[in-house]
Amino acid sequence: MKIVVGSDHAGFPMKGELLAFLREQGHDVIDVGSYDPAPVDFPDIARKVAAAITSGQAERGLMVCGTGVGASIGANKMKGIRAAVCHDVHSAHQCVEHDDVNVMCIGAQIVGPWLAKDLLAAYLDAKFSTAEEFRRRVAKLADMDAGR
Ligand SMILES: O=C(CO)[C@H](O)[C@H](O)[C@H](O)COP(=O)(O)O
Repeated sequence: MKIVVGSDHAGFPMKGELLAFLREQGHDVIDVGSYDPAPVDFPDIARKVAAAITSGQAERGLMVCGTGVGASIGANKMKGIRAAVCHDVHSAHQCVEHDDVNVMCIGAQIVGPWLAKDLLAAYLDAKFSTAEEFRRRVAKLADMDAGR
């Protein structure tokens, strides 16, 4: 799968581990930074992650910041993005199956690298359900997105 990955300074070390994990799994990865531990503002990275998805360069996105919270707020400000912080494996797959999430956000100060890899595997393995209620709800989200 084509995956875009971004982090701020707080997520930078974990991003490196997750990039290696994704490549080991055979995914095609776009790294939009940050590229060093210097402080960087998560909204700037969220814009790049979102642009890769909305342009069709990537199918799914991953963002890592300190808590995952800023990353998810930033990504959700961008049209076409449904971002969620996931720190448990159930949410990591259900967010795709029910809500068609296209950017998962992880907090490097909240979870360790092993759980982060399990979250990522669950997220990437999941597919959006064909059930009518989930399609209807995501269509309503798209209407809300189009109307702002
Ligand atoms: O978690 C974050 C935003 O939700 C960020 O990654 C930062 O860790 C947080 O904002 C703290 O900022 P700082 O510049 O690292 O002190």
